[in-house]
Amino acid sequence: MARMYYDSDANLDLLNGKTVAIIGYGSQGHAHALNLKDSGVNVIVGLYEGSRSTAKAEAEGLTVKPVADAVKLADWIMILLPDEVQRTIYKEAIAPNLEAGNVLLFAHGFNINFGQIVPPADVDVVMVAPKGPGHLVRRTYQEGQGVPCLFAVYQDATGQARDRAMAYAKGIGGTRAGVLETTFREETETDLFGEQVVLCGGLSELIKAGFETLVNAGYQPELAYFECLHEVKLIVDLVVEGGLAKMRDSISNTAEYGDYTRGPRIITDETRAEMRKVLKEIQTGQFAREFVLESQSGNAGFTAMRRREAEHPIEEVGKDLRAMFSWLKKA
Ligand SMILES: NC(=O)C1=CN([C@@H]2O[C@H](COP(=O)(O)OP(=O)(O)OC[C@H]3O[C@@H](n4cnc5c(N)ncnc54)[C@H](O)[C@@H]3O)[C@@H](O)[C@H]2O)C=CC1
Ligand SMILES: CC(=O)[C@](C)(O)C(=O)O
Ligand SMILES: [Mg+2]
Ligand SMILES: [Mg+2]
Repeated sequence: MARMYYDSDANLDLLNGKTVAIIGYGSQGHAHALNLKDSGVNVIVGLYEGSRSTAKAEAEGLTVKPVADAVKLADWIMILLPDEVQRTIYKEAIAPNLEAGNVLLFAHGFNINFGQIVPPADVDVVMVAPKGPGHLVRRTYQEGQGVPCLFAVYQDATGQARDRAMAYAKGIGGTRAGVLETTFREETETDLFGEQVVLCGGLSELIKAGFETLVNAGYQPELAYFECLHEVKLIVDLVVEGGLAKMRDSISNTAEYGDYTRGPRIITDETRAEMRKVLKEIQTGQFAREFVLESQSGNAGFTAMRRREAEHPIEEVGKDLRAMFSWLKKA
């Protein structure tokens, strides 16, 4: 059983007197910056001139600087930019301003693992990767909890890289929940696989396919939304709390029997073969190459896919229904 590390294993004092620059203020960036600030760490935010996030960060009492200036002022630099733009901004604004002994941090190993960023030998290079969306990294921290994280050391120039990674994980609340040591390669490949096959890609298609099947068969779209989307969280909460066993203990015998007998007809041997193919595309760099080239060519396909998905009927139905749910917690 792999060892988990907690608050008592990490030393936040390693951040005493240090300045941490959070580059990017999006899903993860805002959470890391605010959590570190609330943990007593001196934080500055690095954003590009004219960024819409500047006002948001300043409204939270954070100091915002142009990326290059933030890097110059900082001892620890956490890159929380979109993966597809990190390489360019690193070359233009981060690399020229790094100093020996700095700590360069990532929340996903993509750019190091696929050689898009090659750091100098005199800085520590580590990863602290929350296993959850940024908005929940912030919300759980404010509730006195945290999101489990992975941490990894790619380069230990100072002999303190591992301790520094754990100190950062403590600063964002990760060691409250527990952190697990890994490598940049293992985090990259498993994170890409998880988000493509289970958490985002697979789940989105499953929800849409179920919704479409019911609606096309003439059932009310609102009912299909409740059955195939809204209730997913209620079921998954039980799975997260106590595994598949707890969920199966809580649902009816009818549902449990249907689970065992019809589930394998939905996720078939062909599905498993496709999962292995997707993993191979990640391991060979084929996915990374496709994603980087898509970005470099202006995201035409990505933009079109975003637009078509936003136009899916389930989004319209859901928007109207959620507007009536005063009780629904919004991130
Ligand atoms: N979204 C999530 O919950 C998770 C994200 N990660 C990783 O965290 C990193 C950041 O991802 P997100 O927070 O999702 O990104 P995001 O897309 O939510 O935010 C990125 C932020 O960077 C800034 N930005 C965007 N384009 C820029 C540009 N061209 N130049 C300068 N600044 C720019 C903006 O402030 C933007 O809000 C990535 O490496 C991602 O893989 C890791 C775990 C979970
Ligand atoms: C939220 C998270 O962990 C993801 C799905 O890996 C991501 O947003 O990249
Ligand atoms: Mg992830
Ligand atoms: Mg990810």
